[in-house]
Amino acid sequence: MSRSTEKPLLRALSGEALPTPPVWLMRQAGRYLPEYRKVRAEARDFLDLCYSPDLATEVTLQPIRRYGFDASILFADILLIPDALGQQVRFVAGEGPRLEPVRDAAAIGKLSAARVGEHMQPVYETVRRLRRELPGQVTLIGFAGSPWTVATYMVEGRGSPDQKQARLMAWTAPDVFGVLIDKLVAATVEYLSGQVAAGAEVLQLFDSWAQGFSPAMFERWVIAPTRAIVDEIRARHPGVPIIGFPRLAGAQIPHYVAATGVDAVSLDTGVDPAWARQVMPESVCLQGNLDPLCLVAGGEAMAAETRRLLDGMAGRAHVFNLGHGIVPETPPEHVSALLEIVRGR
Ligand SMILES: Cc1c2[nH]c(c1CCC(=O)O)Cc1[nH]c(c(CCC(=O)O)c1C)Cc1[nH]c(c(CCC(=O)O)c1C)Cc1[nH]c(c(C)c1CCC(=O)O)C2
Repeated sequence: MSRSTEKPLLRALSGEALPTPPVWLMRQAGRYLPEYRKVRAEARDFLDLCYSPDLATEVTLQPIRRYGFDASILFADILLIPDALGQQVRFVAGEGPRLEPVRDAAAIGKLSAARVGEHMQPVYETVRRLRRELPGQVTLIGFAGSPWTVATYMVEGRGSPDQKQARLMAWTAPDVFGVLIDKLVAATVEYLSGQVAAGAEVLQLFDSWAQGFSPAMFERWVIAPTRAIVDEIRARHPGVPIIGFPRLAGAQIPHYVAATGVDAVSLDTGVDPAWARQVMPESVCLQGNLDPLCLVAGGEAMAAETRRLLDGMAGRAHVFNLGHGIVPETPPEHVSALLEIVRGR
């Protein structure tokens, strides 16, 4: 296929600067959409929604129908992996995820990556259906959480502002914590590989809590596991682009990119595009990074900030996105307005 007929997202990820950047938004399927809330109310709980090919396909397609994004991200969650490993995972309405915490060698020893492929069959079925149903120019993105971020939820038992239990375990029992990380690397490779085999064209690794590490700890718990996943996926599926999202990693982002070998990096809102351009090679596509709350605000504030971001990224490979996921209070019409600004110049 000649380059110009390739899908816009794939062109940008291969390092091409497009006059209009491809655009999708993290959490583009979700509670801000009335049609999502309707399907969500039909499902017994959030995990059921993720494991139902009918419902998960439907909610993945909703934002594509409504807005015509350039990419579609599989509807699932980073916490399906702990579930597949045998940890108890629940989503409590209005409170978020609750897991039976794993805090010692015995609990971690019971987790097994052996059943991941079998466990994820319904998710792979969703991926196959999406590839059949998505419009031709829309790229399908598969994803997983990075081992560190998933481990923080597994050790804490829930989301936490400082990931204290996981950080403490990494200091006090690094060998035990290392066993958990190794199991997560194996499970994540298997899971992502299954998504690609089913039709995912691009992969994104979410490392939502990649902040606050000393260089040595960053190397061991963020870089090394991420590189192991990237290397193995490249060996199994050459040519599938990988986007890394080391959220809040700040000055460590360029090293993350160079050392893990990701094709693109998703930037959180605090990263200055001018700095990112200076410190990362042109060949690395930059994704991001509008403030999700600016999208809630809308109007002139959003228009001005969006133009500033587009100007800041002009002339280099860029995928327009937010700096983190869409929040539930986002007015759906602000997303249409955003797309008009991004595409209308
Ligand atoms: C940390 C994390 C999780 N999940 C995810 C991350 C990494 C990105 C980030 O930092 O936000 C990733 C994720 N979660 C979801 C997707 C689907 C695809 C998409 O982006 O549209 C993706 C890519 C659906 C979801 N995952 C969740 C929802 C809302 C649940 C509901 O509908 O009741 C959705 C649409 C639930 C979830 N899942 C998670 C939490 C902490 C919560 C509760 C908080 C919240 O509700 O926003 C774990």
